Amino acid sequence: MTRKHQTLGEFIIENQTSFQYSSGELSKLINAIRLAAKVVNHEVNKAGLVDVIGAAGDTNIQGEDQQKLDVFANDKFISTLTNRDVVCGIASEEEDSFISINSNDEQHQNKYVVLIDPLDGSSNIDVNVSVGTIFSIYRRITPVGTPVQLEDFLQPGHQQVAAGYVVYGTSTMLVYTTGDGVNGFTLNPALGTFYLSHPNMQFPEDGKIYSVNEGNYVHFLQGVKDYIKYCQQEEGDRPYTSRYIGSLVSDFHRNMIKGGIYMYPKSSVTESGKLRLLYECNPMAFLAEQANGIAIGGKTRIMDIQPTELHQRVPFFCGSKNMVKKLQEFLAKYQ
Ligand SMILES: O=P(O)(O)OC[C@H]1O[C@](O)(COP(=O)(O)O)[C@@H](O)[C@@H]1O
Ligand SMILES: [Mg+2]
Ligand SMILES: [Mg+2]
Repeated sequence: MTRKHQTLGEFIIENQTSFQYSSGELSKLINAIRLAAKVVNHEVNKAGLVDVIGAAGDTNIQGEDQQKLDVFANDKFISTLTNRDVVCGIASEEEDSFISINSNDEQHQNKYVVLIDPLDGSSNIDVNVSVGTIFSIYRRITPVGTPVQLEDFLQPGHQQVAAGYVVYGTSTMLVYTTGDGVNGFTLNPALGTFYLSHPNMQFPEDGKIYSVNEGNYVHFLQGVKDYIKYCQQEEGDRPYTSRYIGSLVSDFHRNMIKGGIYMYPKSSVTESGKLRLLYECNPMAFLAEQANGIAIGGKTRIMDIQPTELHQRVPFFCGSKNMVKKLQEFLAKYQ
């Protein structure tokens, strides 16, 4: 049951029973994510004042320079989830391999693994543009009480039991689904409490916003180029508006509220696109579908892709139903 402005804590408890595996374990896990998000939010908000601006000096397994806030957020989410004893394994965009949490200890009967992009939109940290955190939750498929295995993390997106993101923007919001619609909670910084502000979020079926890094246009496949040209044509309700923040979470959030399409295609320079299937595309796809949107990798529904590696990248197209369908028409011409 949703009541506007109920707290996240009340919402979690009141909706626990609508979750098919409800044992309270997932509620504890979402609460732990809420706690870590508040700690990271605190650091993000004072990014200019404290030493979390700039590169941390290391390169992650993606070959990217880790930002100090990437490392801070990664440590905070991993330590909070571990200390709260709510997961049996964690995989992070910032970690080479997955982390097993007490999973081979009979005492620890935790059933969930979490996959996380601790800080999304890293290129925007130093320039005070909104960034986020993305999380994806699965039930383990290997027996409880035994060490988690890679296969526990390489599950197709449609196996997710929950997914969500935190956007650290003009306000801080936690938006998530457990497969029963999408709800958004806004943090009241004075009270340190998240309140239900956006119940039952839905992508408008049509939109007028397209989000893509047009700087890569020359490298895109012809179908994508044609669709971008279609968005820019003077006809009917077009041209659409081009909006690209460069933080997936923020671009997705805006498009979900206003109607739009986000695209990170593969190109002659990024053979399989840039975004990570497990930490970015699957959770956003689960949210999109729960909010009446569509998420594809080209021909394939994102959540039907069988993952093969922890850090694999895929092309990603996501947003308002009729806009993604129109894009599919253009892509189909060249398939
Ligand atoms: O600068 P580009 O190539 O357009 O990429 C921007 C995209 O890369 C990302 O920053 C990748 O995420 P990370 O910041 O977590 O690495 C997305 O948030 C964003 O949509
Ligand atoms: Mg990211
Ligand atoms: Mg990241």
